[in-house]
Amino acid sequence: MACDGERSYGYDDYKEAADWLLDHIDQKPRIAIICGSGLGPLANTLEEQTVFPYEDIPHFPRSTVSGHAGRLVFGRLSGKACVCMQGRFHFYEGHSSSTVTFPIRVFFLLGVEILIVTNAAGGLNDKYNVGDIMFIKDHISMPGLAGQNPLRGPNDERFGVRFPCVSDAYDKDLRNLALKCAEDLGYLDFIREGVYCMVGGPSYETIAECCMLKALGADAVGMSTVAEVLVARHCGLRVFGLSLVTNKVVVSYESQERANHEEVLQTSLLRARALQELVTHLVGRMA
Ligand SMILES: O=P(O)(O)O[C@H]1O[C@H](CO)[C@@H](O)[C@H]1O
Ligand SMILES: Nc1nc2[nH]cnc2c(=O)[nH]1
Repeated sequence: MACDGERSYGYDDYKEAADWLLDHIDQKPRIAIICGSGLGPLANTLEEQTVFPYEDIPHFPRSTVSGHAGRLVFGRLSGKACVCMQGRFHFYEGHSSSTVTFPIRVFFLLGVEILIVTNAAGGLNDKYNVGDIMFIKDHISMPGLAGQNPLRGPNDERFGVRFPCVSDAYDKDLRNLALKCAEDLGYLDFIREGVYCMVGGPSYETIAECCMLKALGADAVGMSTVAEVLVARHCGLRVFGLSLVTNKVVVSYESQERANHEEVLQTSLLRARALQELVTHLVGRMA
């Protein structure tokens, strides 16, 4: 697919996609879930599924990354109407920030109120282990700090205000609820709470960059999520985010370890079940 780095969308594009979906589904979802790298199996647990390949939905972008199937799955999780993105979009694929976040505004127009974002990430925090699940309490956006904010450009008040506050981007009540679910499931040994740092990718970090991100206060690093969260908060969605620590970043010049996407997908498989249980319980306990 050609690089669409300059592509932007107007209100009518989001509306057209949302109206097309509303014509094809029985029930409006209140909760949207984005499945990170290798975390797509989460969507398979939905009951009474209706599935749309991205290419069938008007204006919807295409997935190009392995571990991102490229399907929108509607169905029920713990009895609640949900929509799952089995595959997300990244800047490093050549997409504009409008394309990366296109589905979020479509979800908003569908009536979604809560967004659950998941991702695969490299562990920066020394105390983290591969397989840990980090509840995201905050983020650092390296592209955002350099001007690549998805809300850059004319503001459409139908979605939100010009200057949104994001000091509460990750909903504390949802995080506390998720913590209770993790406790009930006996998962507390591998649950963490920390700061996710977004980088542009697609190359993984150099050793010097990892040391810098650690010093800045980041606990995990990845190449997604932040743009989706900013656009979701802009239009008033509540957000719960989690990172699966699929690998530990390399911080020593003596290390023989090398970050690679195969390891990321492998670790996702190992924790797929726990992650599914956690999200299913969380959705079930949402008011
Ligand atoms: O953030 P998700 O989509 O889970 O994927 C993460 O894993 C990939 C790198 O292995 C990158 O896409 C990174 O962002
Ligand atoms: N940038 C980045 N993204 C990841 N996704 C999964 N692991 C990593 C990592 O180590 N670095």
